[in-house]
Amino acid sequence: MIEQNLDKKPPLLLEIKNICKNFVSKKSVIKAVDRVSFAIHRGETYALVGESGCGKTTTGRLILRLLDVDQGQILFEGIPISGLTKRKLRKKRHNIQVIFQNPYGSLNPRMKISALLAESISIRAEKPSNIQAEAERLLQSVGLEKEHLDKYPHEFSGGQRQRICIARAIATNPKLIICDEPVSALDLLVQAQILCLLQNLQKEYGFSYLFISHDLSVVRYMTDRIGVMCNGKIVEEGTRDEIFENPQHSYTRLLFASLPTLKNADAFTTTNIQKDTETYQKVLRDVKEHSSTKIAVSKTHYLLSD
Ligand SMILES: Nc1ncnc2c1ncn2[C@@H]1O[C@H](COP(=O)(O)OP(=O)(O)OP(=O)(O)O)[C@@H](O)[C@H]1O
Repeated sequence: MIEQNLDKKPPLLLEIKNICKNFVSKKSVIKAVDRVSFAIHRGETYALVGESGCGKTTTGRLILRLLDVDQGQILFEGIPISGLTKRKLRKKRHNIQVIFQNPYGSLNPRMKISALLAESISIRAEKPSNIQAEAERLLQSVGLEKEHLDKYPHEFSGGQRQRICIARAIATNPKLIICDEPVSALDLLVQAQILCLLQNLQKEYGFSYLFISHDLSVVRYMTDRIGVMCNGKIVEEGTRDEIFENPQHSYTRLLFASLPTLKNADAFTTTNIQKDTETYQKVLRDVKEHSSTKIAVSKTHYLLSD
């Protein structure tokens, strides 16, 4: 997290400009990401929140270039990554890393932790002289022991596996880490430990996070600024305090209304919107029908389109 000194914002790291992604099947076209724009500064944590299916993960996959945008631009340090060739992209790969929800599925079960970490360390622009020593250092920085290097992923608990995924993500010296529901699969106590770890690592290394979550308690604890997504669009954007203290869009209010323990930032609960309410259906219709629904909560926030 960065200090909220609005006059002295660090430089921009990532700029998303009006990106779109449709999934086309024989029967329908899903507008998964619909003219989405936002920006992330160095050292900042930006959260995309919204219920399941609103387009958060697809946005993350577009930034990682696991998918190509249909329209719009993604700039990383001012360079459009949406147009990079595969070869040029490989050279930049170390800059953006990802931590997924399922820590077991993300680790190759046949590789020892030493090999998993060595593989990521070797992606770095400047490789350390002693990869084994660096792998030990990384493991210790996520709260594991160097003896763990000789084990396989199945020999760890879910929380430990997520720590390994975090070590692997920071192993490349990234500037941005996309955290896609990184604690949803863990129990509450372990969630809190992992979130604390993510915050401490950010303080130490200075990278930015794009934090994707449907869990508002987690988001409140973690982020500087928030974009609220609904039906593929960002309908509201602002600082954490602005969004939590004074939500403007009816969808954001509905999202909050569905979370009774919101006042307690330490209670990491999951949200669930009552989809059958009339209000909910009306809000969704409004978002679908109006192309420019993004609301500027903050006077100083960075609107790149509309
Ligand atoms: N590969 C795909 N093919 C077809 N449709 C897809 C594909 N990936 C995502 N979608 C659809 O795009 C929409 C957005 O999905 P996305 O996974 O980005 O949402 P999300 O907000 O991350 O949801 P969740 O929190 O459940 O992962 C959904 O309607 C989803 O069904």
